[in-house]
Amino acid sequence: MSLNLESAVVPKARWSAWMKESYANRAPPVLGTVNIQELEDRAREKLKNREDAFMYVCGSAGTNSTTANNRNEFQRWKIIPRMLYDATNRSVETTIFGVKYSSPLFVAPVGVQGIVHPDGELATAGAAGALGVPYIMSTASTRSIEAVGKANGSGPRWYQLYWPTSNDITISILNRAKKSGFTALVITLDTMLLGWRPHDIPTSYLPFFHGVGAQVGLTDPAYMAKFGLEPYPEDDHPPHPYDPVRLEELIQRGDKDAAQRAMLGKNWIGETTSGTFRKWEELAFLKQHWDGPLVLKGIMRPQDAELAIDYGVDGIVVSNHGGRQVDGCISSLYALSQIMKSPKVRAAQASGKFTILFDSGIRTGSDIIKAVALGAQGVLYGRPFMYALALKGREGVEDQLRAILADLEVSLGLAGYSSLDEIFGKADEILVRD
Ligand SMILES: Cc1cc2nc3c(=O)[nH]c(=O)nc-3n(C[C@H](O)[C@H](O)[C@H](O)COP(=O)(O)O)c2cc1C
Ligand SMILES: O=C(O)C(=O)c1ccccc1
Repeated sequence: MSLNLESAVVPKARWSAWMKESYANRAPPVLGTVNIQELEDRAREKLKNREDAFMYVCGSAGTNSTTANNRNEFQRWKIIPRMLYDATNRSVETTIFGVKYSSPLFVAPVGVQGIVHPDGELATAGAAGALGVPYIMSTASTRSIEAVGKANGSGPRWYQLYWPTSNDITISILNRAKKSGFTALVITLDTMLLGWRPHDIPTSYLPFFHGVGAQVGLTDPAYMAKFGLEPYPEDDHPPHPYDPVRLEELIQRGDKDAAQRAMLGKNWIGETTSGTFRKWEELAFLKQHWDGPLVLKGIMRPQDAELAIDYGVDGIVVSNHGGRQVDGCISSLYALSQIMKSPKVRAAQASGKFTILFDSGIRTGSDIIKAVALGAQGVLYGRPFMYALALKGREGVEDQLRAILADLEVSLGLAGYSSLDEIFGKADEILVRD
């Protein structure tokens, strides 16, 4: 038998190819690490002159207890591998709303990406698009809907709505998202107020107040009409997202555009995340103005998941917003396990009419396996991609997404499974909790 060196490095499965190539070519990942703690430490170091921006991303509500709970619950659940099952040809493909994706991973809607890297959302949407990982765009983006849609190219994309107080602005945003190729709408329910975040209070750091994270508003005709202004062009972005002090200086010096951006930014937070508490009945309005699937993000209780079914929405994201909203909250993974105990939820999911996604605390491939075994069809990934963005822009994000997906595919195979279908909803067989 001849030794075929070529085949030793040619992968059978798609995502782990990245790892094998990296070994074969002795080329470390562009981030220099696949270790999440190291990634966070390096991002902190890189942003050392912008501790406020780093803390905005990394930080959580109150005493960080919810974020700690999120991780603890993942530690408590453990995978039990099985042996002598063929997992040579592995796939982590997943079908959601009738679309087949090459993995269950989504880029979570994370606002103000421009505070960690000047390319902001263009870099992350570009990276996700290149890999076919669905990108969920935040209403608090530092780039317009149109610009993010273009950067994402032919990649799959969903739009996350912070529900504006004014209906005409909501309708305008939904129309723009449809036109720019966003296919599903994610309505975030847990941020009718921003959480109590002690680390941001001494520095009074809130990006919106510096005109940062309001590009969806600044480029929106309905929002700008309220001030008798024309919308900014679709490629607009905050001129100094790294340096809010500079904006203040410009305002002091009488710079009209700077003053206008600050004013529009402050009003945008009022329009989107400042105190409008909605009710279940009001979802009908969004259904009326959106053609595609509607997903509620921030569901933590079985009763709320059941109400979501009653109100005819297409799916939920079980999430506590990465622990950034309610301190002392149950972990998101525990919430998922409880929600999946509801016979009504299980029946709706099995019928294909109700999709269950998950986020808050996903860091590794094993975490994805645990969430899928507990009943999640897809998972959203938050802070880690922001650290990768801070370090290396688009290239860094691509690297980081590939890394977690390679980890998933390898860990799935080693656990004795070749597809996610084999583990989906099978927590009783595959996992144990202590
Ligand atoms: C800096 C930052 C900004 C966020 N902005 C939004 C947002 O605009 N809309 C939203 O629905 N969720 C937002 N989230 C929450 C994420 O979508 C997601 O729920 C959370 O980050 C998942 O937890 P993880 O960071 O532990 O992965 C944000 C999270 C972070 C860290
Ligand atoms: O900080 C957040 O968690 C968040 O959701 C948000 C909300 C408004 C603007 C930027 C981020």
